[in-house]
Amino acid sequence: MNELFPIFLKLENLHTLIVGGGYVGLEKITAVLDNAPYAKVTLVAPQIRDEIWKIAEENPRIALVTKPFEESDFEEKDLVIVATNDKPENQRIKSLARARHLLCNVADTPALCDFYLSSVVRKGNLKVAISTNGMSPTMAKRLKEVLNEALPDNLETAMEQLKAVRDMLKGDFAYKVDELNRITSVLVEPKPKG
Ligand SMILES: C[C@@]1(CC(=O)O)c2cc3[nH]c(cc4nc(cc5[nH]c(cc(n2)[C@H]1CCC(=O)O)[C@@](C)(CC(=O)O)[C@@H]5CCC(=O)O)C(CC(=O)O)=C4CCC(=O)O)c(CCC(=O)O)c3CC(=O)O
Ligand SMILES: NC(=O)C1=CN([C@@H]2O[C@H](COP(=O)(O)OP(=O)(O)OC[C@H]3O[C@@H](n4cnc5c(N)ncnc54)[C@H](O)[C@@H]3O)[C@@H](O)[C@H]2O)C=CC1
Repeated sequence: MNELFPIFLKLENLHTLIVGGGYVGLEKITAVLDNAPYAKVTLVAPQIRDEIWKIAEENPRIALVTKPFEESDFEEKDLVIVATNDKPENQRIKSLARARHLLCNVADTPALCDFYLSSVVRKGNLKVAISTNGMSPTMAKRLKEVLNEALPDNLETAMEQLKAVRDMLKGDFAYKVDELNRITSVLVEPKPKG
């Protein structure tokens, strides 16, 4: 069973530390910025890939620091993603993060992660996050492609209209819930046979 609790973070309000600037560091900073373009990120590593420098050049919220991780890098950070190629060091960084109650992802060791990154389906304001409980990131990636095809493109219009109704509805909470359920019931009604 997948016992992970999904949440959607406003990374522009938080400061994320990424440790490691190789392929995985690039993958993680890309995942962060694709979803949260205004995220504030500091990336620390002795070697940082050119693609990451390029990203940082175009984005003033991204700071790159060319040096090995030090505990002081945790200062004023809310979230940590560890992606060095040094497993014992990843483990040490995770222990230090735990001691500070910082939420930490260790890309190469699911057992050390407080959270996983997910595969993400996006349609305008709609976002669907997929996790396989760490079983198969490739399966998550494929399911994203399947859902992306399956979800209709006009969902955005439907959402905008529902928001307008939601903003317009007067009455108590129970009344609003009933009305919104009634209007959207067509989405879950069984399809007519034939
Ligand atoms: C546990 C987790 C922790 C975390 O990273 O947060 C984790 C761990 C590991 N990933 C590994 C490998 C790969 N990861 C990907 C891709 C993605 N990995 C992502 C998430 C997660 N990966 C978390 C669980 C998510 C869940 O619950 O399902 C995605 C969804 C999100 C993202 O990273 O942004 C993103 C797809 C985004 C998209 O495109 O939609 C690919 C495929 C590819 O790149 O094409 C491969 C190679 C093929 C394969 O192995 O499947 C390895 C082995 C490393 C090695 O062998 O050295 C480990 C470590 C281990 O499992 O031990
Ligand atoms: N979760 C995932 O999606 C995946 C995880 N991995 C694992 O992630 C790890 C990293 O892989 P790559 O990025 O390909 O390696 P890489 O060799 O491209 O990059 C390693 C990075 O770590 C940095 N680094 C090393 N020691 C450091 C320290 N003390 N402080 C800060 N930075 C330090 C290096 O300067 C470099 O930027 C590997 O162990 C790999 O097995 C690999 C593929 C996918």
